[in-house]
Amino acid sequence: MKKPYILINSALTLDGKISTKKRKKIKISSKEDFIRVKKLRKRFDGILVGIGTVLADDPKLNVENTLRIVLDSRGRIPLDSNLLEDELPVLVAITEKAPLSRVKRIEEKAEVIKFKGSKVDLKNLLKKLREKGIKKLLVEGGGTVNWSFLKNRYADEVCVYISNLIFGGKDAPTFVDGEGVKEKQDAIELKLKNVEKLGEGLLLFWELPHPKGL
Ligand SMILES: NC(=O)C1=CN([C@@H]2O[C@H](COP(=O)(O)OP(=O)(O)OC[C@H]3O[C@@H](n4cnc5c(N)ncnc54)[C@H](O)[C@@H]3O)[C@@H](O)[C@H]2O)C=CC1
Ligand SMILES: Nc1nc(O)c(N)c(N[C@@H]2O[C@H](COP(=O)(O)O)[C@@H](O)[C@H]2O)n1
Repeated sequence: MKKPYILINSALTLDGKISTKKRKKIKISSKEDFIRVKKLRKRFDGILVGIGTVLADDPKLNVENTLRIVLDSRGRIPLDSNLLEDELPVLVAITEKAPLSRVKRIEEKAEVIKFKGSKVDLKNLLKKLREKGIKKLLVEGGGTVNWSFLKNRYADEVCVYISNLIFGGKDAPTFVDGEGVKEKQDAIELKLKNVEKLGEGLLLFWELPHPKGL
């Protein structure tokens, strides 16, 4: 079974942050980049975010004919979140760590898929998404989710908007958080495909040389 084609898209400050240490929803993209992202989303069958992003940003990701997917191990998605309040489809991927009472409430508003363990099993999730007809998946973070997709080499391409802002601060989330590699030899090495100037920032397109199948 082939996995969906996966693009990670993110907006970074010049120092690699994707928010400030307050982890609130913040516009890092320029208006030109937001226009680009709006168009980009329409080209994908699914858009995936982590629960950290839902709790911080309360995203809408409201694109017709696109499945919104949330990695939410413990079923923490707020029942009044934008994703659960509109009529567009949402899939919440949970694990056995999610309390049953929560799961039932979420199921009233979204499709729920349950996985074993404490983190959503990406390999199995990607298999299920492909079976559902998701051929192209856009991953929009946050940093923990980006790490999982990169560490496992599931991402095919990466697109980052580098803005003209600097946030600083060791506690501000970065484009890729998670555990990270210990040695340089374990680094995830990408191939630069294109660079564009956009507003006051730069748009960088990268390719992963050997994305992993399922
Ligand atoms: N500037 C930008 O383009 C973006 C910025 N953000 C920012 O990122 C921050 C949120 O990032 P994070 O806290 O890192 O949260 P996140 O959005 O990456 O979600 C991580 C959570 O997802 C759940 N999860 C379940 N299975 C998982 C798996 N297999 N792999 C990874 N995670 C799994 C876990 O509960 C984990 O803690 C917010 O401050 C938000 O504003 C988020 C998206 C885009
Ligand atoms: N491309 C981009 N630029 C930024 O500056 C951002 N803060 C984000 N955030 C991502 O977009 C989601 C919000 O989407 P809606 O506008 O609510 O549809 C947010 O959750 C992040 O995934 N992206």
